[in-house]
Amino acid sequence: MANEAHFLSTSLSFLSFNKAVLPEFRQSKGLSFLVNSRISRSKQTRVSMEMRGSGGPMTSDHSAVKIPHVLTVAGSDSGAGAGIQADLKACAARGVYCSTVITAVTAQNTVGVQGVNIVPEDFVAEQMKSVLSDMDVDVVKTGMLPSIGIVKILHQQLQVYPVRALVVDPVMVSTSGDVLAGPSILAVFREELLPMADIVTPNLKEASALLDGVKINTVSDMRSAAKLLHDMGPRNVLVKGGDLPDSLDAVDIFFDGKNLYELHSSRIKTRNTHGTGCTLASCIAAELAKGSSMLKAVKASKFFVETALDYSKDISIGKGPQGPFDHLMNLKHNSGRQVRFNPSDLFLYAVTDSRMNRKWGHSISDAVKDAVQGGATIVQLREKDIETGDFLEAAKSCLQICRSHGVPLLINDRIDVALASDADGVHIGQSDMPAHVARSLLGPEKIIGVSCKTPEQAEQAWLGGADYIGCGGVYPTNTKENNRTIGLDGLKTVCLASKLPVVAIGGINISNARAVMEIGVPNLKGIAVVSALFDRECVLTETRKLHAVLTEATAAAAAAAK
Ligand SMILES: Cc1ncc(COP(=O)(O)OP(=O)(O)O)c(N)n1
Ligand SMILES: Cc1ncsc1CCOP(=O)(O)O
Ligand SMILES: [Mg+2]
Repeated sequence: MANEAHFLSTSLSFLSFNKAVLPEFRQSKGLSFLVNSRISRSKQTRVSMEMRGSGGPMTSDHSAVKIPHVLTVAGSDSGAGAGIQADLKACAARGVYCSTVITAVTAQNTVGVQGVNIVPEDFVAEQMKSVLSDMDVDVVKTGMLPSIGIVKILHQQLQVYPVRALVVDPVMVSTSGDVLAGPSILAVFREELLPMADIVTPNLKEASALLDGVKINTVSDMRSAAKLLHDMGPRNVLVKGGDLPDSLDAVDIFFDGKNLYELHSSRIKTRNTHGTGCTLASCIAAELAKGSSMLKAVKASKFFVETALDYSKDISIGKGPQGPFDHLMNLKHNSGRQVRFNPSDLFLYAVTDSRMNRKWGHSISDAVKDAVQGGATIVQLREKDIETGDFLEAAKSCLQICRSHGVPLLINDRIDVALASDADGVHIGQSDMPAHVARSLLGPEKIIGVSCKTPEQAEQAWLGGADYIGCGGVYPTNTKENNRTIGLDGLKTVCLASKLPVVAIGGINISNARAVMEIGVPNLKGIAVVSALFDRECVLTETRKLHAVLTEATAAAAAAAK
């Protein structure tokens, strides 16, 4: 407590901060930084004056292309796994420009944090003003905000230079357990920072600290915490469950003030998790800067982190317990392809059918709206008997519905309709054009699914650049004529033969969905259904029921795997 009061009263004093928060830190490092910071500051002032004197302000070029821009206000990590360095890499990986305001310089590696120097508050303000007054910043993301004064500066600057969104990662403790912002910061976080935020992304410890030490040990506790944090003013809350005990998946809770979403991704077994929180928040900021909805930004970011961890799980940097990961894995592993597709979106895959919609008097867009509201995680428009113009109109209106729920929309067979509507991708069959031709037409970012009944077809799909396989018919179906049934064995054979994620299709409904999910292969990610959702009077109710069955089946499978 004495240390805490000391920290408060001397937030500008490097030496006192180091004593209070990081007792093991050597004072001489603080002194050398103080001197350097003054030198660089006077140089900086001279440079700006020279620029002003040599030709006046640059005029803007109206033909110039605007690049989405994130400003990160955070601390530097000398090990470059977290902080400003992670933010720069995350934004680069997501194709977004990133400027930086450095709030503190940490001496840090894979063992832990050896020292912290807070940048003087007036110089934090100066950096912020330099960037915000000149560059067209779309989104501000905050990380380490180590003093009350720095939070207040951020507040003031955002009044003067408003941006489209503020993403707050309420950094308090590093992955190694070192304190990066003391408890004295909590009041200003609650009173000034959270009410400004469009999203706040605490981990379990941070959520607990913001909520006066409330215990968060289960997913149900996370749900309550998300609601309580939302009451403090942020528009959206993402409580990250990475540290949740006894959890096979990485479960996060997203709350937008209306709906609670439980977002699952695979828990990657690796020591290289240092910087995941900074990366996730920067990635959300980058996606928002590109124009995504909040839910879509969160889902894309979670998937990006999961993929980066998976690619980096075996790399070895440093000798400590927690290593950095490779943000730019795309450059090496994916020939520059942006990772857009999240295999967990295949969980409940709704495939429309115009004949069924007509039978029940549903419009395509009403049917799709009910399906996504009921929990469908991806939608395919499979409209075999409508005019091209009507298909395009339907695709555009369904795209709006799906985007507002963060659910991808695919078009069956018709690459032209997918391109014209800017849908998220296509599903193609064995009698359509080959996957590699579709890929060259659609470019690297669109999702491509391919129907496969055999390991050979699955191999072709993989080589052609497909993102997933639709495998079936698993059971006999009336929806698709002359479709050979391959059974659960055929499904398992294709899954085992391929690296791609697989969705099962054909005659699947509430009574057999569990048996499908229980075949026990990790790349079977979900079921695709037509009649079980759309050949029904109430699409919303049927989707909810099927979603509940799938959730139960996956929980049971996870428990059995323990
Ligand atoms: C997810 C999914 N899997 C398989 C199919 C079938 O596609 P295809 O073989 O091209 O047959 P049609 O659907 O076009 O009749 C699918 N549509 N979706
Ligand atoms: C499109 C398709 N492809 C393989 S089976 C099938 C039809 C699935 O429809 P249902 O879910 O009604 O059996
Ligand atoms: Mg087809």
